[in-house]
Amino acid sequence: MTKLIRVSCAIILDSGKVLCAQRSENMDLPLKWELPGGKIEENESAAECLKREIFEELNIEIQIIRSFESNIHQYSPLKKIELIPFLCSFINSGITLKEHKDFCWKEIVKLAEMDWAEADIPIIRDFVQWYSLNRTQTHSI
Ligand SMILES: Nc1nc2c([nH]c(=O)n2[C@H]2C[C@H](O)[C@@H](COP(=O)(O)OP(=O)(O)OP(=O)(O)O)O2)c(=O)[nH]1
Repeated sequence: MTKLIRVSCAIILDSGKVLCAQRSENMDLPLKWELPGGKIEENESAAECLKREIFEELNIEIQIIRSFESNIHQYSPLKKIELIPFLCSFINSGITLKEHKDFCWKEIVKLAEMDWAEADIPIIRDFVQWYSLNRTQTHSI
């Protein structure tokens, strides 16, 4: 049976824009855009994993605001992931890319234009919808 790989990912919101990261050529899903994060290790919570991965990949510290519904996506017969999103803020500091090819800050209304990894598509769609209903609560982020 295919093992479910659990992956935490961050919707890092700053001034109405979301941090998008591009996978490098030598990664799985080359050049696709993703929400930064990574695989949850044993004895680690999804939130702990996210803080660790974001520091390892981008050299920044994040604050988790809330989680959203996860998405299960089967990429191939042997690869099935559960992507668990968290809305986050960060203390403005320099991002240093350790693994990704590129990053950008994308306005929420333009997020759907990116060439996302397939598992991210429903997560982005749900977040954009949630944001349009809750933007007054998030204006301070
Ligand atoms: N971090 C992250 N991974 C994602 C997203 N969407 C998506 O399909 N994935 C996939 C890509 C990877 O197969 C897996 C996360 O693995 P990872 O980022 O920790 O490590 P990796 O690229 O070295 O993975 P792998 O080559 O060992 O499969 O989840 C996303 O938004 N963020």
